[in-house]
Amino acid sequence: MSQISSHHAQPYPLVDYGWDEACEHAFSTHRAAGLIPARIVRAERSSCEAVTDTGIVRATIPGAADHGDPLSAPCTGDWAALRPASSGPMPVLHAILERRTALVRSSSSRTSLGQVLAANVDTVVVTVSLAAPLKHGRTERMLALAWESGAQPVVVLTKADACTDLLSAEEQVSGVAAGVDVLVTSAVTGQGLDTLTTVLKGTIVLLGPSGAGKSTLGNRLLGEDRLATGAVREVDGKGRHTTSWRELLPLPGGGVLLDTPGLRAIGLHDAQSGLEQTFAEIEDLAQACRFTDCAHVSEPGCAVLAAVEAGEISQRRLDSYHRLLRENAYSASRTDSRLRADREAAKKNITRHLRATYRFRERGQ
Ligand SMILES: Nc1nc2c(ncn2[C@@H]2O[C@H](COP(=O)(O)OP(=O)(O)OP(=O)(O)O)[C@@H](O)[C@H]2O)c(=O)[nH]1
Ligand SMILES: [Zn+2]
Repeated sequence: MSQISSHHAQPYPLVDYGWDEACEHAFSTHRAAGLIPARIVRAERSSCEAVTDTGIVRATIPGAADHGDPLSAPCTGDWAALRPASSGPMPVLHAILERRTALVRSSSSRTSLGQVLAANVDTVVVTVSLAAPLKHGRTERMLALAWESGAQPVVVLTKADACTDLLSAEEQVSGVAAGVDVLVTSAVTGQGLDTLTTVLKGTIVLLGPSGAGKSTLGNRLLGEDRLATGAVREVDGKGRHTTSWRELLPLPGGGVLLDTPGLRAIGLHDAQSGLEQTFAEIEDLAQACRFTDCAHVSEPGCAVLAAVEAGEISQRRLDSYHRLLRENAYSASRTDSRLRADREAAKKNITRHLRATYRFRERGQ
């Protein structure tokens, strides 16, 4: 999913980017101190791009080198308090408001610290193509990520026009997505798009494998072709145009589409509770296992294995559960233990409704 053009209309009222009463309330002390509200569009190490009521600005991130923990670094979607540029050339990032939700991925780096890819996402759209064989394990992984973030997942089945057995596909996917709306859509016929628009709330992200139809769907939601789809990229041959990437795109009917490059290859990171929610029926059954630490592999008196035996849970589902737990444990074990300990409190806040406000040390204060 990438973007080809960025013809944004001036000015940029922050409400189009999701500013609401709750933000205003959280910002009141900053407002009184003369700070400017902004939403971070993208963040690098020592500066970030942010949208304010008067336009997009670049702001410096003071003390950026001091951040031991990448989870506390500013990221796309964060609400920020900027100190206006008085003496220096650029405004300064003073604080990040408490995050409501955060999509965290395990980074591919050596130390494998988690990285926040998107903050304050309200709805995670898990896209599943109906034009390809269904891969439930992938859907389950994305659902675990979504639940873990604190956002509400929605499954969107794309390319309904290319599917011969819609009912069966819908039933199968609903079977692995308990507690989640499953919508059938087609960008070709327009099926399901109105319903989708009414379901989407606040800041949304589109997750899904390459080719699932995320860009095409995003363009339909935006009402214009701003995201480069597979077809365009083939012609252009050079991949995405990173220079014109806009991570935050207001939707005409309200809401904001958050689209960052990193969401593409997102892996599980400390998503234990997200996995528990995704596989809620297995977690429920586990209560009845003879051993409290039952791994549901070969233990006697295992209620989960009994349910598989009885055909109540598919072997595929249990295998997927085990695989994703392993993936999650692997990512967690690669996280440096000292940093893990250091951030216990902060992590709880970030992934579970988030009480942390990060302040940045400004030079000369
Ligand atoms: N038949 C049909 N094809 C679709 C539909 N939506 C998207 N496509 C096609 O599927 C292909 C992939 O769509 P994209 O929107 O580029 O997929 P993507 O998920 O953004 O892919 P990445 O950018 O690689 O992550 C394109 O050739 C689209 O034209 C649909 O509703 N029906
Ligand atoms: Zn068991």
